[in-house]
Amino acid sequence: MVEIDSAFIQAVEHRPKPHTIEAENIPIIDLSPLKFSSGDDLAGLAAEIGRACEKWGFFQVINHGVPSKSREKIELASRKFFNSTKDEKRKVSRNESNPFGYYDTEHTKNVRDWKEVFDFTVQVPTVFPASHEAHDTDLIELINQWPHDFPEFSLGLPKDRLNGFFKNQTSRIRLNYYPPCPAPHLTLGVGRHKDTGVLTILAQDNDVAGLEVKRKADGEWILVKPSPNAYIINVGDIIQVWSNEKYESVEHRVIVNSEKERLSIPYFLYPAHYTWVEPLEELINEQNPAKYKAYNWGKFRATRNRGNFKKLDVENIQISHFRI
Ligand SMILES: O=C(O)CCC(=O)C(=O)O
Ligand SMILES: [Fe+2]
Repeated sequence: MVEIDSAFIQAVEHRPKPHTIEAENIPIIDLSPLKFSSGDDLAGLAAEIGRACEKWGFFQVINHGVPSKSREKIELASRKFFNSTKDEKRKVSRNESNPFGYYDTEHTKNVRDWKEVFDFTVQVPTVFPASHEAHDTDLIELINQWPHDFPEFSLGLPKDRLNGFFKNQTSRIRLNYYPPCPAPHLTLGVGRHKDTGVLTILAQDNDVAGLEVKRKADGEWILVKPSPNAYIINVGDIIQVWSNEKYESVEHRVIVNSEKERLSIPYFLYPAHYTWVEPLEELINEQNPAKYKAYNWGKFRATRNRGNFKKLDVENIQISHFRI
């Protein structure tokens, strides 16, 4: 019997099943029409995406135009970083005031995840609330921490080159690393959760499966088979609120295994911190009244960051807390 730290052990009802369901895969959507047509011609593609969002809240895109070389480069750099020494990685550790950099003790729903991550922001600097307290209006600038001697972690472009494209967004990219685990039946790489942002674009490991999506129809956990070079897109909580629940964010989790390490790279699309997230005006009326009160994105995330950073006695903040 292997011994692992009890902080990692999931409650019995949340542990992975001995057999995962692999029969049906989430929809794969071909984006090549984007290259050849515009406007009305794209109605078919938009409808296909709409159906996938309603039925699954998860889909994969192919023929997306992202060069496979770019993906290979970030994967190689990611593997090299996670395989460097703990000392090296801890030099760029996250701390209580800066959520960016390396850390290996994330908790999802207050159970420790079997993984290591490296987070970096997309816009430099990202302006963010200094604390989770509602009355505290102080803002701080969050900056990236880059490991030394890792030229792969920079683009070699002027640092403000991309700023104009993303006005004040707080989007971030995470490198997830799931080491082999001696007790994969007791633990999860990431506990069941929904992504809090607008949407997530995920490059999952081409070889090692692990992501499971909760099928809306019957609540079964479905393993998403890797489709090399595809990106998985999933609806986040903000789309659920903006769309007043036409599109729902979907619960997912990551199982680990005893033999192989696994990598994944999500891009979390987040708005500016001062955004008040609420159902879009055009989508609500007397028959379909707003299902959510407005909440402040920056304060929501700052509260969540705190809960992910250390095990707390209270439940993590969720959009359900703003449900009318
Ligand atoms: O590793 C994966 O495939 C998914 C990770 C995930 O859900 C997350 O980081 O939010
Ligand atoms: Fe996620």
